[in-house]
Amino acid sequence: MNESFGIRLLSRLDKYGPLCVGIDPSPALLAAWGLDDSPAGLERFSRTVVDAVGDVAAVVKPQSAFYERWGSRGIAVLESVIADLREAGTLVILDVKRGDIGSTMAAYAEAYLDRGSPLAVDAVTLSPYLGFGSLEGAITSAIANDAGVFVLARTSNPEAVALQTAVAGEIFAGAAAANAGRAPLGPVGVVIGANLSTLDQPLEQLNGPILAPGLGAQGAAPADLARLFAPVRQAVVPSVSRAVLADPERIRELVLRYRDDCARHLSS
Ligand SMILES: O=C(O)c1cc(=O)[nH]c(=O)n1[C@@H]1O[C@H](COP(=O)(O)O)[C@@H](O)[C@H]1O
Repeated sequence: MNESFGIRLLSRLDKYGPLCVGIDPSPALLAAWGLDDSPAGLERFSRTVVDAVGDVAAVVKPQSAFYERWGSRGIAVLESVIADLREAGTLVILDVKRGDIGSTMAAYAEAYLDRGSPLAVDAVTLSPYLGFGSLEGAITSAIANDAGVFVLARTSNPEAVALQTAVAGEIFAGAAAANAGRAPLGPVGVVIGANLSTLDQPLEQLNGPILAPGLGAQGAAPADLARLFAPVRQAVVPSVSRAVLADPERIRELVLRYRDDCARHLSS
């Protein structure tokens, strides 16, 4: 039997430290690197990040939108980036933020979670705004494939506050129910911005991982991790993109610095 996503994630975090590095090849970053805004530029950018962090980051998170901009040629680059990351041995979270009615959700699950798919990854980000229950097929598929999902719960962007505080209780309860009894950690994670000023949801019952974007460009610092997530610190996956991607020569150095700072704040 293969190891569950929870086991694989905890073992990577233990071995490499708590950091997820985003690959976000935006037009602005391509230009800053002197690369063309083209599939070839995307590929060069992505390969550079994989080479710089593949052996020091527990998790890597390509942002699908920047590949989708280029249609089938961009998706082909994304496929090859996923293959490179798998070869490097990192866990891959694909940031696609999908969410739909059950029958359509099943097709998304097949695309991203089914082991045989060319876009198969260790976990995807999902949007729960068609109801937490609409994600059931993806959660079942994640379990069957020893993969995981990260459900948007309290995102890092300021526009989200009113809507998400109204429904966060349902999302946290749904994730906790799906993870109940699964040791050492269930497959249903939540996304919570590391830059939130407060978090009024109890995390102790979650029994799942927390993806925490917002470091650097969106204002969060590693110290915020301890402030928000102290009771479940071993399950936190802080995520950073732009703050480590500005200069291709400095990616590894900055990733190591963020990783070690996050580890320090999450261990004390
Ligand atoms: O799901 C995500 O990763 C995500 C959730 C969230 O609440 N906020 C957020 O910024 N993200 C993603 O995380 C990345 C953040 O990038 P930086 O702000 O450059 O570190 C982007 O790819 C966002 O789409």
